[in-house]
Amino acid sequence: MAAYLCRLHHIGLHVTNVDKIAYDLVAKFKFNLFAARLTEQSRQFAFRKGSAVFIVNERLNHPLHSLNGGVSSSQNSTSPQAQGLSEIYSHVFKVGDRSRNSDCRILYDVQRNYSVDTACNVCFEVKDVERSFRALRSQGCDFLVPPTNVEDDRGVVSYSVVKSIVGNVFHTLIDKTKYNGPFLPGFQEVENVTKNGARVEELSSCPITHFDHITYACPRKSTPDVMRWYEKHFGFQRFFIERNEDVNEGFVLDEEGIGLRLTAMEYWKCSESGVKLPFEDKKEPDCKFVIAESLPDQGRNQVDTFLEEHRGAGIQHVGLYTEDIVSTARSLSQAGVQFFSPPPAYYTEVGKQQEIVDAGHDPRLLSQQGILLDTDLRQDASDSLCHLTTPENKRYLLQVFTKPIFAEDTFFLELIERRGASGFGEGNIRALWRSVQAYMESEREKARTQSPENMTVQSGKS
Ligand SMILES: O=C(O)C(=O)Cc1ccc(O)cc1
Repeated sequence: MAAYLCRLHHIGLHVTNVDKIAYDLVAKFKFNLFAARLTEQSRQFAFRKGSAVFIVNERLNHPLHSLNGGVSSSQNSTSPQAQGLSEIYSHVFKVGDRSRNSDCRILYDVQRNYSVDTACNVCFEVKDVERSFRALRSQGCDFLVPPTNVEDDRGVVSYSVVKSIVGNVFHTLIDKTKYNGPFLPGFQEVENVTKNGARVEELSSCPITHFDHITYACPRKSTPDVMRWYEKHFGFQRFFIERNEDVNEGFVLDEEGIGLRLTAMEYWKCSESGVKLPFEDKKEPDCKFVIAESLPDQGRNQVDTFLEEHRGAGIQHVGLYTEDIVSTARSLSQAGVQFFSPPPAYYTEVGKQQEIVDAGHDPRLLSQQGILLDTDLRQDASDSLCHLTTPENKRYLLQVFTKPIFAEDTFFLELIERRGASGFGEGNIRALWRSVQAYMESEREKARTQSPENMTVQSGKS
């Protein structure tokens, strides 16, 4: 292994219009905008919920802005969404005098123009950036940013950015051990207070605590190379989604229109060097990585759609862990988040209904939010009670998936609540797959009927 990863620090998004995604993260997903960095050429906003942090990067000279009449989105903040956001954070838009920020680089990330909005940076804390850089480079890794220091009066942070083997995914490796400021040098804190003086945090009650997993959509047959890359460079280890999963094949769902191969991996947080993490008793929540590939025989599917619309492999979705999925999904959907729902029959199937009731849930409440429930059939050897089938010692997994959050059919978020289950529910994946397939088909049908060709035909008929 070349780099010892201590923990996931943040996930970076690159977008052409930060207002829209900022509005969605704050007003709909209940994240707090807590830090911002504005320069004449870029805006970087940081959003937090529990320990889950997104940094959204926007470059103001992106070619798409010129397509919109040469007006950058930040100058054109009159959209209802931008107005809504500035209502909440009236003071953010005054943060720092942009012209004072002479360093116009995007910090802690790469400076790239993507043709579509994308989630493409997974930033890890490491203990020694220079050492990780040298070790990874000697193993042949490509670096987009060499070790770089950024400092302010609270200390210094070093980072570098390495290209991964997956599409446009980069990893910022960051060392904050010599920094005692609230976030990162160069960012200014944003006070979470509304115009009426209420704390923004108090406005939300959904207990999202951390990133549970990150799923990559990858081309067919690329999984072994991706696995090897993460094992060799970051010491990731295989995580078996299912007890009987084949080491080489991964977890395969190949049936009636579902063609999916999933392989999961996890990393060891500074474990080699015996570093103690600040979570002495409580194990720090870890974030798994899932590689999703589509299989050839079951027709076009959501992984293929991602690869096409994203123009290559990348982060397909991020799972947000919540301690109460029912209240979180309710609160988010009331705020306007759109979730995929399985067919209503899912909740009335005899076996499923009983499974939900056994898990202590009300099928009606789950169906209102489209929440899927699966019983984990994996049991540890240490699970002495595993032969008993009482509801108390079964493990459950609850999940609900949002519709894509960018304009393209690409990146989405997921809410996940684990009741002892550590894998990914096979039944949930099936149900999700079907609901996404149905959505994609209806979108395609909509696009087909709205195409100018069809309009002519329709108007000709009437
Ligand atoms: O269940 C999850 O969250 C997964 O990550 C598995 C998965 C991966 C890709 C899909 O298109 C659908 C499901």
